[in-house]
Amino acid sequence: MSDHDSAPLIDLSSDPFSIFDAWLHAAEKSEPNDPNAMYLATSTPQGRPSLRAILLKGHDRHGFVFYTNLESRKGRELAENPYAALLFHWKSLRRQIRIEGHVSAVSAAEADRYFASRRRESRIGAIASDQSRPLADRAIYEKRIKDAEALYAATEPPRPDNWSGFRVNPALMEFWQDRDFRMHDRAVWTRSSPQDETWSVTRLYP
Ligand SMILES: Cc1cc2nc3c(=O)[nH]c(=O)nc-3n(C[C@H](O)[C@H](O)[C@H](O)COP(=O)(O)O)c2cc1C
Ligand SMILES: Cc1ncc(COP(=O)(O)O)c(C=O)c1O
Repeated sequence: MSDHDSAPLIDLSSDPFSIFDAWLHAAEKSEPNDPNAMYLATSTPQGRPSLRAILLKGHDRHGFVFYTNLESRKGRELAENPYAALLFHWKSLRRQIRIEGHVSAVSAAEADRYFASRRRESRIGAIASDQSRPLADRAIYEKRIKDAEALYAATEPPRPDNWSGFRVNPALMEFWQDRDFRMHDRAVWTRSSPQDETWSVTRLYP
């Protein structure tokens, strides 16, 4: 029996947000790079999925927050269909968490606060980037970066109107812990409405 196999099974009497906190905390202690990295799935109006990595920048009982360009592919897809799936996978911990739910915009004040906390260079980069749109030549982006640096040489670079955050309010949270021979431990929490404080929980076959 390996270490992760001797770990206790996921406790179905737990609150899913508490398990999330405990697993993220464990990842923060052991993952060398971006323990807050997750994958975000959105879909096109035709129902075709699209997927990319992003960083979790806040979470509480209201949901899971990330920041991006609103006119990026993901931003445009979320404007059309405000539902998303998130996936955390911590390879060395052999754990996975799936989250699904409705997506809403964070407030302007929340986005301003987060934007102001970023490194100046990252703020300039965001101002200069038409994220996900064609770039004919890298030199064009570099020129836009220089121009933004000059424009904001004496002031704080402001958050662009098209750069903000989204909050995924979970209707589903599934926890997966590897066990030997693919005999994994899975448990899923669901609720019918995002305001509902009561979750249904069930174990799933691996
Ligand atoms: C580990 C990692 C974290 C990332 N975090 C973000 C993020 O928080 N926000 C963001 O806009 N892009 C982030 N990116 C870049 C996205 O994966 C993606 O390339 C970009 O957002 C454009 O995606 P889209 O064209 O689907 O909108 C990250 C990439 C990696 C590999
Ligand atoms: C384009 C882009 N925007 C935003 C982020 C979020 O991270 P941070 O706000 O720490 O730069 C990332 C992280 O990789 C990113 O690549």
